[in-house]
Amino acid sequence: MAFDQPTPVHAPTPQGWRGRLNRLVGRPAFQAWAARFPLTRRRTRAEGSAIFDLMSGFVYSQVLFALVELDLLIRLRDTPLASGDLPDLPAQRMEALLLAATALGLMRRTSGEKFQTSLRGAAIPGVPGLTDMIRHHAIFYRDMADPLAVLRGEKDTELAHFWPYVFGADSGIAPADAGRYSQLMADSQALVAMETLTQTDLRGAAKLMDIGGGSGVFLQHVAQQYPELSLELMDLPQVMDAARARLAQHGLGARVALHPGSFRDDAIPGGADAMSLIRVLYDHDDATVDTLLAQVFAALPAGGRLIISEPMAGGAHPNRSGDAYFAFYTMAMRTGRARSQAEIAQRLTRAGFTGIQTPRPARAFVTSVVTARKP
Ligand SMILES: CC(C)=CCC/C(C)=C/CC/C(C)=C/C=C/C(C)=C/C=C/C=C(C)/C=C/C=C(C)/C=C/C=C(C)/C=C/CC(C)(C)O
Ligand SMILES: C[S@@+](CC[C@H](N)C(=O)[O-])C[C@H]1O[C@@H](n2cnc3c(N)ncnc32)[C@H](O)[C@@H]1O
Repeated sequence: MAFDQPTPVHAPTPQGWRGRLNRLVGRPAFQAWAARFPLTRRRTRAEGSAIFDLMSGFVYSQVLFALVELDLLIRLRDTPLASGDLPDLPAQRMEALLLAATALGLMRRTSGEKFQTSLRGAAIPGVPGLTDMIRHHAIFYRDMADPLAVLRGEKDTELAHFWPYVFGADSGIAPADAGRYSQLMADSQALVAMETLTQTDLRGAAKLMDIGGGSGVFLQHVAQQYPELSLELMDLPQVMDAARARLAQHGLGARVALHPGSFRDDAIPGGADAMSLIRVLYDHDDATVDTLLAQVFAALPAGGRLIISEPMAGGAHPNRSGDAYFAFYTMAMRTGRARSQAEIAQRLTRAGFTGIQTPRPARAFVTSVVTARKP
């Protein structure tokens, strides 16, 4: 299957100096020359190494996956151990895993032939939700085993089943499934909330409605930073139990009003002068996004504000997290799309919003933000 590739189509003559240069660097003889010539040697080595990393990235990811599955980042955090001290695998195989992890900067080797988690490795379990995200990549990984099928949209992807809620309020999700999704979403929300709140300003707002607010983690963070703000959460009825439980557990049961409902079928309740859509738009197709933005516009009073925060594509400057990871992730989910700040700004303008701001993301792999006002 993988080997019967279509024959590449070459233009009879390359277009412009770029085309000529591309042809040149694609010639083995030029590569051999450039690897020796003093002025091109360094760049040639760097390109070779970058190409090797792209080619082997899936192996690196799986080394990280094995470390997380065996909990080695934590087990080797405080005290160095030798591979023979870790009975999970035959000593030689454990040594191989730990050497690979060392090569990837996740472990360090001590003088006594032992291994200890590196600073980078030690940070990973401390990033909220990251180890569970890495574990759930087993699903995404199986989908990505056939990237062309994902691109053609012809694969019944596993991710589409893992996040079944996106198919709408009438999809009959079992509460257990809704709970499983809510926990992973909630764990991974902490960084997004922190990043969003550093890039936005809710001073002067009286009431915030978080649409698609999940179990309320974003509102928990908002509540701390804005003690005077009234808070409301709208999400599908299936998610309400998880939201009620979390908010009560954090003493916010009375402060946050819950609105069960679907923004596909129900009107967004009015009364809030600020609304947020955190990691919501990228789950949905363009038509749903446009209808949702129009609904939000209608529900806000004049001067009301909207905050949108989610991982975004780079637009004119494609980035790895948005244009590679999240673009393929949402493609495998088969319902939405990672959009750029510029595209979201355009859709907001079409919906009637003004004062649109697209602050430069500090950590695009966590989230990017777009804010707007109703005139
Ligand atoms: C004091 C001395 C001597 C040294 C100290 C040196 C020092 C300061 C070292 C730094 C160590 C440190 C503190 C590191 C911190 C690192 C952090 C905070 C890293 C954070 C990384 C976050 C990552 C990689 C986040 C990834 C998020 C992902 C993959 C999210 C995926 C979300 C998905 C798939 C959501 C899907 C939802 C859906 C369904 C599409 O809607
Ligand atoms: C990716 S989650 C994000 C949750 C939360 N905002 C966060 O960032 O952790 C998307 C949320 O949108 C909600 N959602 C999906 N379709 C919806 C709909 N039609 N009406 C209301 N909420 C919906 C989901 O239930 C889910 O909680």
